[in-house]
Amino acid sequence: MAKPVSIEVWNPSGKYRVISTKPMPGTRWIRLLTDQDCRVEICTLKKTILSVEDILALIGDRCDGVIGQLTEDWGEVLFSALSRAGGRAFSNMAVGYNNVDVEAANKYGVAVGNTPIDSRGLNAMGVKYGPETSNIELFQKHNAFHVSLALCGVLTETTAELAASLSLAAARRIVEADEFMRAGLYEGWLPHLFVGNLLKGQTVGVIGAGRIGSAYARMMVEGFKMNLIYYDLYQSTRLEKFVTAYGQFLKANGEQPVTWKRASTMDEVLQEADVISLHPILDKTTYHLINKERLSNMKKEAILINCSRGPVVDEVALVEHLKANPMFRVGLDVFEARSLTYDEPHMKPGLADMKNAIVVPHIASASKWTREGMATLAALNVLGKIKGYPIWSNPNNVEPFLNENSPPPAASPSIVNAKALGLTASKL
Ligand SMILES: NC(=O)c1ccc[n+]([C@@H]2O[C@H](COP(=O)([O-])OP(=O)(O)OC[C@H]3O[C@@H](n4cnc5c(N)ncnc54)[C@H](O)[C@@H]3O)[C@@H](O)[C@H]2O)c1
Ligand SMILES: O=C(O)[C@H](O)CO
Repeated sequence: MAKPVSIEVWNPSGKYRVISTKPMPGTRWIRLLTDQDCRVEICTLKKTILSVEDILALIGDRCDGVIGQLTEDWGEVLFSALSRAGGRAFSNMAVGYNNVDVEAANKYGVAVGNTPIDSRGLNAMGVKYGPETSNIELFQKHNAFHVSLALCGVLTETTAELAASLSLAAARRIVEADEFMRAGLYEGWLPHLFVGNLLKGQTVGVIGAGRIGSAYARMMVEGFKMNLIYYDLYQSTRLEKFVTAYGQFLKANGEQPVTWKRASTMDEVLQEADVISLHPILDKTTYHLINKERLSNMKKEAILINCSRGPVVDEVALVEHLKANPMFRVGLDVFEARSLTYDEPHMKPGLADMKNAIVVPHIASASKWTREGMATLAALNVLGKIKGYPIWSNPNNVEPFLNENSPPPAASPSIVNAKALGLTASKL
């Protein structure tokens, strides 16, 4: 057993010892584990970011699985310790897993789970949707509002909504105006007071049009009638069809249609877009994707949003750019780290003083439903490996795991190294 660090124990006589390095939202995840003979130990240490040593103490001599957080450095040291303690299951409570050395996990035979949550809503609305169904068909069968809802997921939509909130807040200078009001500086309406940018008819640029980038693009296109330009290594046919169909819908209603363009270079997006939102994964190829030179390619009054990972932007260069271009605005949910792992809460010097920057503490996925769903998926990833269940065949459709009224499928929802470990896919 682990050294007596500060822990809360559920089902003390459970056969499998599962650790959660943090208390997580909701109780369903605990119930799902204890119902399956797990003893759940939750670390309650009053320390925001646990060190490798803290986690080693938690793992102790015997541990079957760990649910960890994106703030932790899961590498060689922790995976070897988990393996020595008999554990073969780990899950991040996050969709991003740049804090995890997957090679090291492979070496010790540890499954690594993450929490991609998508495709909720279609089935609930009775809309039949599959890869063979185009968005145009969906538009024809259902109105735009339904389709837009249907295509968004739990973590995906929550994160995209925060990116959209930051875009609006930056465009309309909401944080500055709020501070002005609270400081008692408002003396009466003035023609020039906090004049910002109108989004309608402008161009939104998305870099990384995966799950979240596409959901954000749809919100901005549909919500504010913006034209879209995107850059991704892969074509996002579904997104393109959505914008085409929405454009047709607007035209049929006598409105200016929206347009889309897939850029062949990232610089094309930077030069053309009025609002640019970053949604790639963080890896060596996306580190400092936005640097001094690229910032200088953007419009002087552009808005840059980052809800992906801090190091995608060179934050030092960003501060310089914000100082030199007062009409350029940013909305940041994430901040740069010293490495590819994790180093928030630090901000680079000068950023906090910039009026043209909106900064929030990594809250993009912070809706109750999403966070409880993430906890459930992380717990089920670990449980599935412990019980020898197969891997869910479609990690982008994990809705059956989230339905509180029925038992979850006997599978791990999303194991990122399933192939490397030779784990079999579920036939469910
Ligand atoms: N701020 C938050 O709280 C929060 C919440 C959820 C996810 N995230 C971050 O968002 C990231 C994206 O999540 P997702 O679910 O949309 O992932 P995803 O895998 O669906 O999408 C990522 C996209 O980025 C593209 N991409 C990769 N390298 C690129 C490059 N060099 N240039 C352009 N595009 C590139 C990929 O092709 C893919 O389409 C996660 O990895 C995570 O780091 C942050
Ligand atoms: O990767 C993730 O899931 C986020 O950064 C936290 O929700």
